[in-house]
Amino acid sequence: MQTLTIRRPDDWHLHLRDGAMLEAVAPWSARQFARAIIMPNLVPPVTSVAAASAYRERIRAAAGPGFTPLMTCYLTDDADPDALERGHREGVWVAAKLYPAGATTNSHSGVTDIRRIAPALERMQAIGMVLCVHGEVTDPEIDIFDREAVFLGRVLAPVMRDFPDLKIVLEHITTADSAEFVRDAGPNLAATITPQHLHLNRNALFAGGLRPHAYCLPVVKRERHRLAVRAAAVSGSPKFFLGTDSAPHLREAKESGCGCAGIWNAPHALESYATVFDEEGALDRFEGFASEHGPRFYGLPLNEGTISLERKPQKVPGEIAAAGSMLVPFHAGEELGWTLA
Ligand SMILES: NC(=O)N[C@@H](CC(=O)O)C(=O)O
Ligand SMILES: [Zn+2]
Ligand SMILES: [Zn+2]
Repeated sequence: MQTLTIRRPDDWHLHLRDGAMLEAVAPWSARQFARAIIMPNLVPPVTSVAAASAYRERIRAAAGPGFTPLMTCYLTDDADPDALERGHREGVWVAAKLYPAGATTNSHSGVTDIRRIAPALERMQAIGMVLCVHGEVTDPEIDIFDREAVFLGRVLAPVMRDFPDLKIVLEHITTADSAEFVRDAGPNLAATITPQHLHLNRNALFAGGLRPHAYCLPVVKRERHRLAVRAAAVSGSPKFFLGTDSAPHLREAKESGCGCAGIWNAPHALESYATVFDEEGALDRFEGFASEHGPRFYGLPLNEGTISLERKPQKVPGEIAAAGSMLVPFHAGEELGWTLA
């Protein structure tokens, strides 16, 4: 197969930031994806309906026509069920996002104890609003490579038991444990998968030296986990779909004594995923993963129109100018076998 044409895809987990960074990064997503679930971990976080609508307008302006931002509410300990319901009914909020406090970038205002947001979860279950989850415990006693696996039993399973009709997306899964957990759960649990967790194992963090551009959260895991996540992505199961977790941080913030977590994969996201499906002999399942499973889970219509990829090598630039500085894209300096037509 030399050309791969699929229904226009969506990105079910995307960080666009704000201001000059938003202006620089949004067009990269808009050229590939029709819609994206927009992460609310700005500073300050997007917790109100008014802030979310205003942010949505800024995104529309930066991305241009033909791109629909799907907004999420950043859950805090005092999340208000009535405000959630109002934002959802008004069509502003498609989902709400659970960041365990301290788990990742800009999560300090997140939830300190899942029991505190029981009223919010109850309401979301009642109105059919999706819960997106950064699935890692923050307990410093737990090894960072185990935080996702421990989250499944400590937090996710109890939430699913207490709110059996709540639709949950376990985002950016990185482990065999999560792939199995999601596969074996009922239809209300799904997962997104990033390109980096399909391409990298934890050796990438230390390949010839410390590699800040391979650092994101949840941190990349052992090879056996990468293989399990790959198998889930290409399995054809409707429970697994595309979510890039593209998370831009300027070069100097990544290459630092305390480098930020996040990989900016937006420029070549689709080509990066296509490479994986090609390697796995699963190009026939790519459209489901990229364009069908996500909208079906969220109860949204499939996109009209198509996008094509060609089997044509391209070199990924080492850096791209943004917001008065530079961003280093995922796969910087490498060759990818597929190119957006
Ligand atoms: N994935 C990351 O490493 N970073 C994300 C936050 C997140 O999705 O956890 C970011 O906002 O930079
Ligand atoms: Zn996250
Ligand atoms: Zn993210």
